[in-house]
Amino acid sequence: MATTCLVVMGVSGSGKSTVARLLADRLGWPMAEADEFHPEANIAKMTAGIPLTDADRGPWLRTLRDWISKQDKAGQGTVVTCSALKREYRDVLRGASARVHFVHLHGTQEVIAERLASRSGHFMPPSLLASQFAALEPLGADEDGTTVDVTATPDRIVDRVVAELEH
Ligand SMILES: Nc1ncnc2c1ncn2[C@@H]1O[C@H](COP(=O)(O)OP(=O)(O)OP(=O)(O)O)[C@@H](O)[C@H]1O
Ligand SMILES: O=C(O)[C@H](O)[C@@H](O)[C@H](O)[C@H](O)CO
Repeated sequence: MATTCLVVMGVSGSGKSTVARLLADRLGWPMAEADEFHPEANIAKMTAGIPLTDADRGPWLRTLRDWISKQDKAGQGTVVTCSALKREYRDVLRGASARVHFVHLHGTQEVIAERLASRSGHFMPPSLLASQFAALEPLGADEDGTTVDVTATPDRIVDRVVAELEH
């Protein structure tokens, strides 16, 4: 039987790393940060304040998909952080052998901009936030996923996702 991969998605600063860490600890599953799968060129681009294109994101998403499948083949459920902004990007991840369930951390640009402004030591410049929102396509009703509001505490968000999984 296929394992489950929870992909914690959303724009930069929506809380993906924070929530995914807690979820992975709660479930006892390994976690992967999609940022660690980006080629150097993508990180350099974002650091320079240039948004990634579909072509930049294609190979990155496929590498991540293959990691999810490899874990699944070993019988291992996973938690992954990935912006997964567009449906076509999520389609790539859905190509993994696991059941891929998305958790969209949804918040207004205002709330997330405030969080980015007070975060330090991260390569992603707050100036890219508008381009992240421009690219974002929220989950469709037909997509396997849960949308949660980022104004809840990380613990509450995790409670909600775990409850959803047990359904
Ligand atoms: N639910 C929350 N409530 C309040 N603050 C939060 C919440 N989740 C995350 N934060 C804070 O918001 C900031 C952004 O969170 P985090 O780095 O986890 O986001 P991210 O989506 O992983 O970002 P990126 O995609 O840029 O790596 C951090 O300073 C984090 O501590
Ligand atoms: O698709 C993208 O544009 C990227 O994945 C970005 O979203 C960042 O890598 C991530 O959010 C870290 O700040």
